[in-house]
Amino acid sequence: MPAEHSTPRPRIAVLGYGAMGRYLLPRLAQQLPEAALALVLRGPADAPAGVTLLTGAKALLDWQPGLLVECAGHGAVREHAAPALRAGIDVLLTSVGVLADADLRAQLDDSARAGASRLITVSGAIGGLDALDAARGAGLHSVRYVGRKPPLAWSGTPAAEAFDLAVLREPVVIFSGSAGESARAYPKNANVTAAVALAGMGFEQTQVQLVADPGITRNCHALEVRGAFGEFRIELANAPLPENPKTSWLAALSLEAQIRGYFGTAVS
Ligand SMILES: NC(=O)C1=CN([C@@H]2O[C@H](COP(=O)(O)OP(=O)(O)OC[C@H]3O[C@@H](n4cnc5c(N)ncnc54)[C@H](OP(=O)(O)O)[C@@H]3O)[C@@H](O)[C@H]2O)C=CC1
Ligand SMILES: O=C([O-])CC(=O)C(=O)O
Repeated sequence: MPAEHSTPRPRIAVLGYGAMGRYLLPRLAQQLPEAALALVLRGPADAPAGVTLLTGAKALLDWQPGLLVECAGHGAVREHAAPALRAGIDVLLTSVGVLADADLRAQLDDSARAGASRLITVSGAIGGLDALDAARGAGLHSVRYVGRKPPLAWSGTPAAEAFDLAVLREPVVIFSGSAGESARAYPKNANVTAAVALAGMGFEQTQVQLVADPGITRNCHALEVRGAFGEFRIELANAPLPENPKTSWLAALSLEAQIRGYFGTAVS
């Protein structure tokens, strides 16, 4: 009689329990009921029922997840991604902007090679990256991204030092420059610029403009691409997550969709 093979239970650790983590965890529990779920936090806290609480890097590595889902920010990526990859854990990155640091990118590539693991980035709050990636095969002439958010979504950023965001009456351009500069200067608001850079012309040649706009309530993203293939323009007007106006709901949905794809599960 042939030996019985049972599929091992997927083990997923979610790093960060802010706006995205709080949205994501119950959805994962619902959509992947067979998975063991853990939450990586910086300090002791109450974990949701059925979720293992892991505090710090050692606890994460000891728990041995197959997949680490990061939704915690650039600092958390710097702390956890390389050791996880080196330990053979695939890492799904939301804070893509941290990859504007070329040294870190190289370190993560090396770690993934050493651990035979994968670093996966989400499209997050933007779309059209598949078309951008395809178009670059024939050569790109220009990639321009414009991100507009309501003024208070830029609180705690360099824009808040330059402008009194609470009293803005007209849209103001708070940043013009490269994707690399924007991803470094706006780590909680411009991760999409890094995703665009990685799919297209890279961090230095991708042009970025960021706008604080008192006339909108959504996080708006526009991408204009020109190349030998022709040209396209895509625009999104994303509802923010209630717990964090900087973050689009679509970014959390993108993470969820990517996890479904990773495990080959259907939407439920
Ligand atoms: N690719 C994309 O399109 C987008 C990417 N993002 C990225 O996703 C990140 C998360 O977004 P969001 O959930 O809205 O942010 P929040 O600020 O709401 O939540 C982040 C959470 O992560 C926690 N955290 C920070 N560092 C660590 C760490 N080292 N270990 C464990 N937990 C940590 C924070 O804790 P504490 O509050 O104690 O600091 C906070 O609870 C953003 O910072 C941004 O980098 C966001 C939007 C779109
Ligand atoms: O969620 C968004 O609209 C975009 C965002 O914050 C980011 O790219 O970091």
